[in-house]
Amino acid sequence: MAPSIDPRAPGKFPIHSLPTPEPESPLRPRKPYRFSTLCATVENPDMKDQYGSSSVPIYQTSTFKGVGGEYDYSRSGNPTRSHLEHHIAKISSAAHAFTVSSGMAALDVILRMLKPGDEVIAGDDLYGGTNRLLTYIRTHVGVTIHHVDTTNPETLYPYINPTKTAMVLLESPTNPLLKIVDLATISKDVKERAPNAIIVVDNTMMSPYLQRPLEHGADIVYDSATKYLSGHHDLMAGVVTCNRDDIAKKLAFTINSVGNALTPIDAFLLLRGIKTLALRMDRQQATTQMVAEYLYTLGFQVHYPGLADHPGQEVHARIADGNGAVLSFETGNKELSEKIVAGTRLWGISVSFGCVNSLISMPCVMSHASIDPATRAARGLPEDLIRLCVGIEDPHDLLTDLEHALIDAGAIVLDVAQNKYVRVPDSAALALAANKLRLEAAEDKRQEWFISAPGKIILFGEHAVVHGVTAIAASVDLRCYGLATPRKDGKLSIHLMDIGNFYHEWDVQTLPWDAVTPIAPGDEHPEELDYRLVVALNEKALHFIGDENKAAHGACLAFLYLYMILNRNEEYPAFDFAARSTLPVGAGLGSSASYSVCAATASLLVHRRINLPRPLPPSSMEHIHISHQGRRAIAPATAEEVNKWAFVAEKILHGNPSGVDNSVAVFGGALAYTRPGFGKKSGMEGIQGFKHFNFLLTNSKVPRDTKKLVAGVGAKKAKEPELVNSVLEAIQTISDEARRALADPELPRESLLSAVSALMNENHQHLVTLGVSHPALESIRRTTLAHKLTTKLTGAGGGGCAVTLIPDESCCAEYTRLRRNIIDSEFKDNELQDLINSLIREGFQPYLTSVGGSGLGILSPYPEHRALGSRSRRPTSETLLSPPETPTPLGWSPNEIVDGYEKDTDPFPPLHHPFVASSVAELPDWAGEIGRWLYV
Ligand SMILES: Nc1ncnc2c1ncn2[C@@H]1O[C@H](COP(=O)(O)OP(=O)(O)O)[C@@H](O)[C@H]1O
Ligand SMILES: C[C@@](O)(CCOP(=O)(O)O)CC(=O)O
Repeated sequence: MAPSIDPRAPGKFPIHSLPTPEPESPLRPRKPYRFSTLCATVENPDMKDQYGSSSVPIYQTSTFKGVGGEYDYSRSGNPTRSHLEHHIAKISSAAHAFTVSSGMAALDVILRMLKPGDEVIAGDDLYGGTNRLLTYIRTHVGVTIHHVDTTNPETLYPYINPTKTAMVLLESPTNPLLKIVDLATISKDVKERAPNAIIVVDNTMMSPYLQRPLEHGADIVYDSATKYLSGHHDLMAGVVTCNRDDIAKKLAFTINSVGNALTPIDAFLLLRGIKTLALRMDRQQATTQMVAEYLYTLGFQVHYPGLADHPGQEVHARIADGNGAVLSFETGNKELSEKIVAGTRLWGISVSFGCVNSLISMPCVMSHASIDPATRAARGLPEDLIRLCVGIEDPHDLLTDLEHALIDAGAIVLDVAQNKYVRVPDSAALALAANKLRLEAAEDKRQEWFISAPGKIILFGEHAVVHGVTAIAASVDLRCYGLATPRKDGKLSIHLMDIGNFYHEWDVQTLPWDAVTPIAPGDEHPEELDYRLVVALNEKALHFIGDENKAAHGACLAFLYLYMILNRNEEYPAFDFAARSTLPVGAGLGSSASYSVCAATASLLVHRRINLPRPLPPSSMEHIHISHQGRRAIAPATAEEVNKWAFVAEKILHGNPSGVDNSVAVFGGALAYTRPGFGKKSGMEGIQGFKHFNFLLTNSKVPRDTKKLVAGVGAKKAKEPELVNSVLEAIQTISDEARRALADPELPRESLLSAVSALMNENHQHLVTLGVSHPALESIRRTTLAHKLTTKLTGAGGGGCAVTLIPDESCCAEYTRLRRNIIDSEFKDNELQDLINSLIREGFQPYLTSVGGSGLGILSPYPEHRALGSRSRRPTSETLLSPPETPTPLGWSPNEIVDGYEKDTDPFPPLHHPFVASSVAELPDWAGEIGRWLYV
């Protein structure tokens, strides 16, 4: 299927051509040279070799002597490179060609044409490295990137802005799903709507042999020449071609300025590789067709434009001259795919493609691993996908090797009756496929989401953790609950039941959307908050909240910020977000983090950026490890995504949070947490022993402001660095010591308790030195000391809560009884009861809590997990020492929201009314009974 380029065809005359000799006589006409002739014939009439060498020499020199010559410095120009660029322009229908150090360098040179404020439209099935570079220019250059499904030209229309759209980045077929993009139609459509936009095409998958996008309206084409153009995986190179002189001038300027032009020796190697491009591709492509048909016949889901049922076949045939040598296929099961990949011998496990040797890879764990799992899922990239890049080996050897790997992995077996290999039906794979369909159906139906996340206590390391010291913290059994209920009236509303029953609604369209730089699924939020959006929200959406209501202001700002920045494809889902908590707000138990986690999860769910996998049916259980009877159903990647965004909300509420609170609220349990960015090992590590401690938490009821306290310690550190640094070092030693003691199975319980108690005392003293204690906290310490118990402040201090260690030997059983029952006369002689009574008498509010329980929970959205008829549960018992009741909303009827709910499509009545109407005491039990909760 060798394409022919007629260099003399009207309107197509490339500047760099290899003219076909004039016919000797009209009777013996000459046909224009075909592609493989052009490839093999390196000839530049303007650069004749002085000795007539048949191969282009390597001018391995950095400088050239003399003044005024054609070459002076190899960064700006080198004869070997000139030969190469002339040759590439010739085979690409291009007037100009440039060669640089890699494919990514080629993209970088192109992206440097952008300036702040420009908008770029790019595909959503991109190579991980392209995605990474685009994210960089979004965050560092201020360019907006819209990721869209480019397989349908109409999807681009809403994103084309006549003045702002500066570039459209396309690739066809896409990698690794081999989706076809109509380069010709999109180029034409974009030019009509935004005449100045530059159409850029990544042509690596096809090479100029199979596709020349400049002929279809593209302005710039780039290739990773490391792939097919070189063909031997022995060099890295990038190629950029174009026809427009203005663009060529800019590209040449950048390449010369940054100095990333291809070296002479690599230019030589690439030139040599190109000579065999057509020959290699013909062989590779023919074998690929065989492999694709083989896998297709076995019943795998195969992605290759050469297959009759490929959806883009027609478009592809119009714009390309062949189907290429990359295909991908799905097995339905990631583990099975891993086995197949590991089982091949001839196919090398490697990233990249285009080499004469065949390669096999799993994009999700290799070439596309830099795109995070949630985005991969959102972009429909199957985790089990295997990519095959076919080389020039004997096709039979390749097929035999692949077949062996499929047999060894258990993917195919010999059907004796038919005497041929057939695919093994995999129940887990089938269940997963069915699950995918159900999830898509569930996504279409807008539903209510009920979320909860725990508060925390920090036992060691608060404040110090902000400055890179390890903190030891655990979840508590007091939680924040968030409920997102869809609305049909285009409004977004927030109801903060613990913040004076605050309620407000906004018309979604009137929010300051022009101030948003949307963040594509999977992209990172920039380190700094987007202050343009913060200011716009404060001025246009939150101006009515007075200074006296900081709590509502912070909570609304965090919620709206996430809602707007996470919005995608201009969907603007309308819903009500109601939040309420069994945690005391602002008392140092991480109410802000648990609220942030609920708000972030709600936005991620309604914007469909995270999914909940349906627990598998019992028949497929044996294939998949399920812990906690399926309660642990929220995938780690989903939890990490929530944690990232909850941290953004925490930044809004806290200024400079360490991240420990939101991490505990998402992951639950007990953990040692070290903030990244301080040049030492960071991250989280679970701590088992912590669970077995009993604590009494006492709220001093003195209000304080975490943001101010954290900033205060920061200011002290700047003023008295020696003092504060020595305190930070001492706290690090305390945390290390505590970690060692908690992990030591040999340490007798009594010694452990006294060690923890001594370390708590010490840590408290350091917090006093940092200036974050308060007379009320010292008074709680004195009261508990009278009972020989150790107490330290927990959280930000300045008021808030203190934590008291309760030795288990003496009062474990009683502790349990006390947690279950309201304090009554039965226990009044008991020491713990006495302590509680004294604290209450002094005006404090004690809580008995257990630590180390579940993190983020989401009520299962699947009907089989919902309990019917338990909506109007009456309170059965009063809960010990709950925060005060929240009054029913005034001047607002919850039915306004419920009326907008899509009653006919959901078999369950909305949770909204019982959620806002139940008392805070009955909330946890009610929530627990309405269905199955899925946890991290
Ligand atoms: N249940 C809730 N509803 C709404 N906002 C909340 C809730 N809990 C916490 N917040 C937000 O978090 C702030 C409290 O943060 P902070 O002072 O750090 O307290 P904590 O120590 O409990 O985390 C509140 O002012 C409010 O903005
Ligand atoms: C003081 C600090 O260490 C913990 C804050 O706890 P709280 O806001 O008091 O719950 C701050 C942080 O880690 O971000």
